[in-house]
Amino acid sequence: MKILSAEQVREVDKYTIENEPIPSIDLMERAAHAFTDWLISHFSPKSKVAVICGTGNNGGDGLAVARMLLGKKYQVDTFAVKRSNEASADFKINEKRLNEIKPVREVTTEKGIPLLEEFDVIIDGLFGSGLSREVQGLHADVVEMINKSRKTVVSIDIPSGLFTDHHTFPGAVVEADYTLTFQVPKLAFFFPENAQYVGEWYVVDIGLSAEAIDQQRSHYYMLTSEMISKLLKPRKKFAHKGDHGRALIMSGSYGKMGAAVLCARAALRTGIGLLTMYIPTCGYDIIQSTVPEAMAIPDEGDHFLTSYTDLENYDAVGVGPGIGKEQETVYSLMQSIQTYKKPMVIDADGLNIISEHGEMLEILPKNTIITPHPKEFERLVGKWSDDFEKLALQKDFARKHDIIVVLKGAHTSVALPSGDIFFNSTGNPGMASGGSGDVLTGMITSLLGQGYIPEEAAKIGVFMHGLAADLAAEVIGEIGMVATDITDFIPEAYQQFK
Ligand SMILES: NC(=O)C1=CN([C@@H]2O[C@H](COP(=O)(O)OP(=O)(O)OC[C@H]3O[C@@H](n4cnc5c(N)ncnc54)[C@H](OP(=O)(O)O)[C@@H]3O)[C@@H](O)[C@H]2O)[C@H](O)CC1
Ligand SMILES: [K+]
Repeated sequence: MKILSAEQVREVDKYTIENEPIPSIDLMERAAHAFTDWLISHFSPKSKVAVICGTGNNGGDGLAVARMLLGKKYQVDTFAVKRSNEASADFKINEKRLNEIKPVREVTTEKGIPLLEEFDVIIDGLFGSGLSREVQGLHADVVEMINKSRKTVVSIDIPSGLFTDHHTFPGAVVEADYTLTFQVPKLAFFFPENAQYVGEWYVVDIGLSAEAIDQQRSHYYMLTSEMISKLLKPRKKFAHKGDHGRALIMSGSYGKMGAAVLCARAALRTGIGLLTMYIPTCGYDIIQSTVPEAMAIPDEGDHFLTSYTDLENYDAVGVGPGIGKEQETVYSLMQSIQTYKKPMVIDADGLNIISEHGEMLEILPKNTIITPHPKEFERLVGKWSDDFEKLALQKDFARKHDIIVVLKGAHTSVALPSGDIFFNSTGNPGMASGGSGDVLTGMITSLLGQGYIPEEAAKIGVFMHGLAADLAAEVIGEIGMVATDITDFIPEAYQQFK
């Protein structure tokens, strides 16, 4: 699913109005209906609802929503924050329509700001995609009242005060519990720095022209199950283990063999035909007894990797989880990068080593997939001041080194050398514990070994990893979830695509 900027949404909006064709007031009605439908399925008609409107089209949506909720017998009070008589044409039409049913209360001074304590739900229609500057004065006071109210806040399209296409400095921004955004996701929603404003967010379809969306050029996408299902290859009836690839994973050190075990199990659960684990001697018995499906080649080093093995016969090589940063391990990594000519998967200490030995970046096989978490990424590229800058760094790094950068986080993002970025839509906070990254490395290596091209392996791996965790959370919740649970639910994640 494409992610579009505010400007692009305006163009798609215009195209839809002209070509469907549909009068803009009817398009607003459609948006308001989609929003109201969600609302009535989540809040009972006993809820007391305050709708807070600006005087642009976001406010117009708010007025239409208020009218629709009144029609469904909700108790609704509507407030329009006005600093002048200027308002959009569709706002004015909806104001007239609503006034005929229940008058809109005007807020023109600070004193006129309503007490929100008496309401259960607050609908935020102050500003949407037309926000052009920081929110100040009366509007800022209203935002502060909304945030102080501690009531359930649902934002229309975008939390008021949040810029979707560049960094928003802390200030007057609505902190929504839910944001229902129209037609396409907005870039700012994917960043940790905006989580407190956006809350849980959903995309609602308001029937904007699919053709117009197709025509918009965007580097940003959200991974959806539709996209993943198109990538997955079914298994052939007469397939044998040799058809599903051979992968080798270099992983583990003394005290960190768990990383290797998790990685191995995840690779197997993701469907690799034959898996070999290259591990230090101390990990030999551990791997052989905990992952009997995998073969094991012990390195000469007892506690950590010191060398490498013949990599040529493997369809995919993953390296990094739990390997540590000993000098001999640096050599081991360097040698494998130099000898293996196909794309690799590099994670964790593999990346920490690379950040201390920049020369390795220059020799990474093209389309190698690296999977840093933010701290590892910082070691590679330096600090950033906000999440938009982080995204730019990720994009540049992928382009410059011709690699795929999978930056882990609440919406893990996959940056391709082409400049395209795919944000994940699966996953939950239960994954924020030791070992989930090792699982991802195993999964992506497995997919690469099965013949998926690196871009596909990264996208499928990231999506399935989050989906497995979501399925695990449904059964055991988020708090007690551990990395092994994610691995155990990988088969169920695949079942969703049967
Ligand atoms: N295609 C769709 O998705 C549809 C979206 N709809 C809804 O429309 C809004 C966008 O409406 P728009 O009128 O363009 O913009 P806003 O409602 O956000 O507000 C614009 C007005 O607010 C003024 N403004 C902007 N920033 C500030 C500020 N910081 N303080 C005070 N006033 C501000 C702005 O003034 P300018 O000086 O910048 O011109 C405008 O007067 C979208 O989000 C959806 O909710 C449609 O209803 C359906 C189709
Ligand atoms: K809003």
